[in-house]
Amino acid sequence: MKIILATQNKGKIRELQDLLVDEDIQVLSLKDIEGWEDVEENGETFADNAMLKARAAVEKTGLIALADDSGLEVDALGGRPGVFSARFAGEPKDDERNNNKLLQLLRDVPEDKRSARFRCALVVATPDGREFLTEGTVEGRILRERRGSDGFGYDPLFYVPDYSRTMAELTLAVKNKLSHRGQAFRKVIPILKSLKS
Ligand SMILES: O=c1[nH]c(=O)c2ncn([C@@H]3O[C@H](COP(=O)(O)OP(=O)(O)OP(=O)(O)O)[C@@H](O)[C@H]3O)c2[nH]1
Ligand SMILES: [Mg+2]
Repeated sequence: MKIILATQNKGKIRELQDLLVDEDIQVLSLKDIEGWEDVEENGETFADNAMLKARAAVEKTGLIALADDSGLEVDALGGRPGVFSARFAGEPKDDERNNNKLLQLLRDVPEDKRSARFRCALVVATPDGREFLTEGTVEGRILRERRGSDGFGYDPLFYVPDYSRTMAELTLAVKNKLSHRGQAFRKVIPILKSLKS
């Protein structure tokens, strides 16, 4: 079986490839596809955007596609940046500037009001028109300075109380165990298995 990961984000590709490593599935990503043009992510929810990306990848490749749309919801910001997480500080998307903007906006927000969560929607779409959605979330809080160098995006600022570490201080394996993406992904496995048979 061969699937296409409908993402260009290297951090996501690394995590999803690691999660798929024990499955008997050949994995391509959009980085392997010539002439891929990013779809406009104009959906209102993570699920909508994941669906748009999955469908576009199926149409382009004719393969079963797995798309991820994900982001950070900060309670003190009324759930922002949400679906705008990648481009929080404008175009072109840039993790460093996004983190600076987040720190700036939360400058006067006290510790007990810095709660946040990562949310992930995964969509599996098939060439014969079937679509499956799974979701995952992980709770944490936003620190005042970066810690750690693994991961991507907001990971250095996202502290996970259960592990007393930021996401960027966790190994790939541990991040995948607890993360929003890891949780959503584990629900995808039985779906992929059912498509094989
Ligand atoms: O610290 C983080 N750890 C994570 O585990 C994580 N997952 C998502 N995010 C943030 O949310 C955006 C997704 O936006 P997004 O789903 O549109 O992806 P993207 O534009 O980067 O790539 P693509 O999949 O669309 O090609 C990303 O850029 C990040 O800012 C994360 N940040
Ligand atoms: Mg995107």
